Amino acid sequence: MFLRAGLAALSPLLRSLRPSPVAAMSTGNFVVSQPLNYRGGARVEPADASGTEKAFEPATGRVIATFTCSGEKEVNLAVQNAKAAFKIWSQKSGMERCRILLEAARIIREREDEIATMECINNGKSIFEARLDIDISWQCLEYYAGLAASMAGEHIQLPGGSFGYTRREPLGVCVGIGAWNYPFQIASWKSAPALACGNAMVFKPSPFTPVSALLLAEIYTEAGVPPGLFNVVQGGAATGQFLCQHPDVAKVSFTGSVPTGMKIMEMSAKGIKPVTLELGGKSPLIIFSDCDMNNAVKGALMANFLTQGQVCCNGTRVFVQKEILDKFTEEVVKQTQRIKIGDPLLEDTRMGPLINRPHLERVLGFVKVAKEQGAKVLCGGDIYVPEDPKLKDGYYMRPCVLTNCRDDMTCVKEEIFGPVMSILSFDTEAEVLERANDTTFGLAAGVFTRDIQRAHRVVAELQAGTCFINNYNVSPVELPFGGYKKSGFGRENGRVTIEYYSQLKTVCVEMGDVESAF
Ligand SMILES: NC(=O)C1=CN([C@@H]2O[C@H](COP(=O)(O)OP(=O)(O)OC[C@H]3O[C@@H](n4cnc5c(N)ncnc54)[C@H](O)[C@@H]3O)[C@@H](O)[C@H]2O)C=CC1
Ligand SMILES: C[N+](C)(C)CCCC(=O)O
Repeated sequence: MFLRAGLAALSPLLRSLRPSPVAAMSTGNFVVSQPLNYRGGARVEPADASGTEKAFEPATGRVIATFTCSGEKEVNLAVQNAKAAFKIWSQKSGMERCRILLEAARIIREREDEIATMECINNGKSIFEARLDIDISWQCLEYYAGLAASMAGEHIQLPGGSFGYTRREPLGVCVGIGAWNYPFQIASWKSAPALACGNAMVFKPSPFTPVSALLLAEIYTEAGVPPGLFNVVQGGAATGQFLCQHPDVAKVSFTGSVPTGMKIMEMSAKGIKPVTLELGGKSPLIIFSDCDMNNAVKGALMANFLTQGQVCCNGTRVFVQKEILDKFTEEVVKQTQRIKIGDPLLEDTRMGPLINRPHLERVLGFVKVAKEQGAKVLCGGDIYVPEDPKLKDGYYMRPCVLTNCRDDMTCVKEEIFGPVMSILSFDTEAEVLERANDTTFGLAAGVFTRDIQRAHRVVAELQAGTCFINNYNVSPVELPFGGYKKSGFGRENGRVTIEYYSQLKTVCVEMGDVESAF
């Protein structure tokens, strides 16, 4: 007892003597040496392969990891481990799960700098933003820890003293498949509600960003989940397909593009598996002339330039009422030009590199087509080469504001997934609503106005799953997030997500005799 108390007192000191993992990580020197799969509570090399992939540091263009994509055998092993852990975890009470998830949230907070640094190195977003992402991640775990403890069914009285009740039960082994823009946050948004409901998970990150999900896996283990409850397999489409087609997988939650979402839905249909699809978008942001101009300009930047514009819910079609078009545009351009681009690990950087070279070229290609179709580039839209020589092979571009846009232009119709804002002008509320809704996507939308009746009237008409009034791209974990139309279905965050990771069992109890029809 004494010894334990003595060691506990010493542990902060021991920790301070250990070299900080963050100090060893800086732009240009980080490499991954440990295995990137996680199974049965430990990092492992996959049992078989379906090819190899390289992960890059977008800031420098350096390879930071070469890894094996998991084959069918490895996917089977991960699912088997998850099944074994599910048996233990699903028997625990909500309070027991709550305590472990709270402990995991605490460890994420404690290791926030290290996780954010790794996210920044592998994804390219600024350290300032990466820390916000990690904050949202531990908040998500805390939120679902709370809900785990209060999950319950209903009791229903029936005639003659008979009664029924419902039990909210987990689904089993859930699969999470993630995109590369919010690697740690996506893994948290999927695993926290899944685990809170009593499920196990096999998670596959995007092959572009394989690194940070491993930290989450280690943290869950340290917090006390049974080994195998949260596993990570690496790979691309082939590995993803093994997961979706696995007969012991009960549900798939996917974040990514519309074409992949369609394939996931087809595969899940064959197994009658429920799916959550968080897909792309081309969201409208409507700025009325009675807005608070300062906030509207800040909102437009938030709606377009977080994570180098690689955000599914970005408000990339900025509709501005004619009376304030010039003033608004001038201010947006001024503030966009002030965005500090460069080494994402520097404290004052606000925009890092895009995810990889082909994606950078794709985004620049959209700007080129926009010009050909008659749009005017007011700023940016070209390659940026930072002064620091170690960044010369990174994937940087200057954030771009386009004007003279029309609704039929490619830059206004298609998801660019880069720092490109298209400004459009409008006259009336009815007109802008029709134009805002004229898209196959429906992920998000925003409106800036001081008129509260108008604000609520407009959002009621907008065909989007997540609407913002007088702000954009904030994400409190208490609020459900997800799309309408081709942006997907199902929700992440908020109380409702419990329904997407659990099933309802009805129990009918007879207190009298059986009245047989025979
Ligand atoms: N609604 C949302 O919450 C979000 C949506 N996105 C959307 O994702 C897209 C960008 O992300 P990407 O990673 O490029 O998307 P993607 O669809 O290419 O890949 C997403 C994930 O699916 C996996 N995958 C690819 N083919 C598969 C298949 N046949 N079976 C199973 N898994 C497969 C990939 O390896 C990756 O892990 C954009 O369209 C963006 O709008 C991105 C982030 C958030
Ligand atoms: C956190 N937020 C709202 C900026 C983006 C979340 C959706 C995504 O993963 O793109």
